[in-house]
Amino acid sequence: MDNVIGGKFKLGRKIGSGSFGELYLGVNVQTKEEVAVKLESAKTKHPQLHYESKLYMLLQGGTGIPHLKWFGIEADYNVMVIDLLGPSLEDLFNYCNRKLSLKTLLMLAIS
Ligand SMILES: Nc1ncnc2c1ncn2[C@@H]1O[C@H](COP(=O)(O)OP(=O)(O)OP(=O)(O)O)[C@@H](O)[C@H]1O
Repeated sequence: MDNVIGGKFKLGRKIGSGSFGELYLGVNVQTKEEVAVKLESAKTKHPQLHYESKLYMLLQGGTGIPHLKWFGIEADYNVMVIDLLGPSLEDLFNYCNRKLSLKTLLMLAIS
């Protein structure tokens, strides 16, 4: 695939994968802003990414909801570009050797 998606987002390294798509780091070549790029094969029998992007549109403005920046088809992929979020709770848990202090645990429970 062309490494610049939608004429604007340069594809970087892989950062995750879900049940139907792969997540990549991306960068807006004009503003240098980092983004998350989700790719789904356009040949999949049961496409889901377009529905996910529609949900993001409906939820725009909600707390913790990433902003939908672009959706389209590039080469053989359905592509969704959204805000890059920080590490997941699972990532942070691994970072702490899968042990949390009582204080951290209570802070998480409160939040
Ligand atoms: N906007 C984002 N910013 C940074 N990392 C992300 C972002 N979205 C997803 N990720 C990473 O990519 C992984 C896969 O995300 P994805 O949304 O495809 O699947 P999931 O929510 O983990 O599972 P499922 O596909 O079953 O819903 C996540 O666990 C997370 O680590």
